[in-house]
Amino acid sequence: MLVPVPVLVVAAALIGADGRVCLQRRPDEKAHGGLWEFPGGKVEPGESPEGALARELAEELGIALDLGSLEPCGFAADGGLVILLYACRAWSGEAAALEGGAIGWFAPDALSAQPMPPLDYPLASQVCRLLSQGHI
Ligand SMILES: Nc1nc2c([nH]c(=O)n2[C@@H]2O[C@H](COP(=O)(O)OP(=O)(O)OP(=O)(O)O)[C@@H](O)[C@H]2O)c(=O)[nH]1
Repeated sequence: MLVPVPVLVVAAALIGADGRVCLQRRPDEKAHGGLWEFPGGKVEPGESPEGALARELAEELGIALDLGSLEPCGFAADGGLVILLYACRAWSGEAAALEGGAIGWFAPDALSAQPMPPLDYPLASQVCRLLSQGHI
């Protein structure tokens, strides 16, 4: 059976100097409104995943990622969506919620206590595990 090509989404687990991780709360009026997720968005035609991530984080948070510091961290998928998650410890600028919503910085083991879209729970567990193992 043929199925539609899934939408590709890229997202970042930004890890601050104090070890906390950034989540972004989606504006209420959007799909998944009010839920916390990793900043990022859809890869547009002609973009690389890393290029799309850099664009999204510049637009949403006003920061410039150091692309060399991105670590592939995990993926999650359902029928229509594939999310690639990268860990990142290096960027310039101060992250702020520029497109509505809010951002918060959470201890790794508190990430999955936030209300999230379903695909984000396994991603948050993966971030937590890789951080505890010193891999990211
Ligand atoms: N950035 C991001 N998106 C996620 C995560 N988890 C998850 O289910 N998504 C979903 O993946 C899609 C990301 O697309 P987007 O952020 O570019 O879409 P949007 O609805 O804000 O904007 P749009 O107006 O371009 O459609 C959204 O449906 C979002 O809820 C996540 O951790 N990070």
